Amino acid sequence: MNHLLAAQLTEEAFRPFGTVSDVSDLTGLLTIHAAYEAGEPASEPVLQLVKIESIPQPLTIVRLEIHPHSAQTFLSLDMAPSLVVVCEPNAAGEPDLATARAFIARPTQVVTYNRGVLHHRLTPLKTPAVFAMTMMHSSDGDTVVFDLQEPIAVAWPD
Ligand SMILES: NC(=O)N[C@@H](O)C(=O)O
Ligand code: NI
Repeated sequence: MNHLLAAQLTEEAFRPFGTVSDVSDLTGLLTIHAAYEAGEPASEPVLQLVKIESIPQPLTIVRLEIHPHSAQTFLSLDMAPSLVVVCEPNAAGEPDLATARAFIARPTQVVTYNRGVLHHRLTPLKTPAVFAMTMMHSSDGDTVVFDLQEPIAVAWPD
């Protein structure tokens, strides 16, 4: 079993994987240009509301996913923090677990995964929780899932 200790999410640390827009220090308007970065097959803007009733404890990561054609953004609607797990691909395009990183996103942090970034599905740390998700939908398969050869146990500081 691999182990990961989650760190507080920062714009800088997440930059290789996407963008973090913190509304706690927002003044006026912020346009998240990266939110709809998409390739040819992704042509339909989607805004989904998703309610997650509970997450399994202890938290173990057994699969990661990518959206090959579109960036993906999550916005907490009821002040739930969430776990963000990302990693780089190896030469074969599969998760390189040596590069896996775990972060805790504050509810005021809007997280946008760049197109094609390996990530764990939305994982609130307080449930039930409601999030908005937006991306460009493509009818020829938005999501490629990778089952991990070895699960990752994730912990976070109290
Ligand atoms: N709603 C949805 O598709 N979610 C996943 O892609 C995810 O990253 O949670
Ligand atoms: Ni996703």
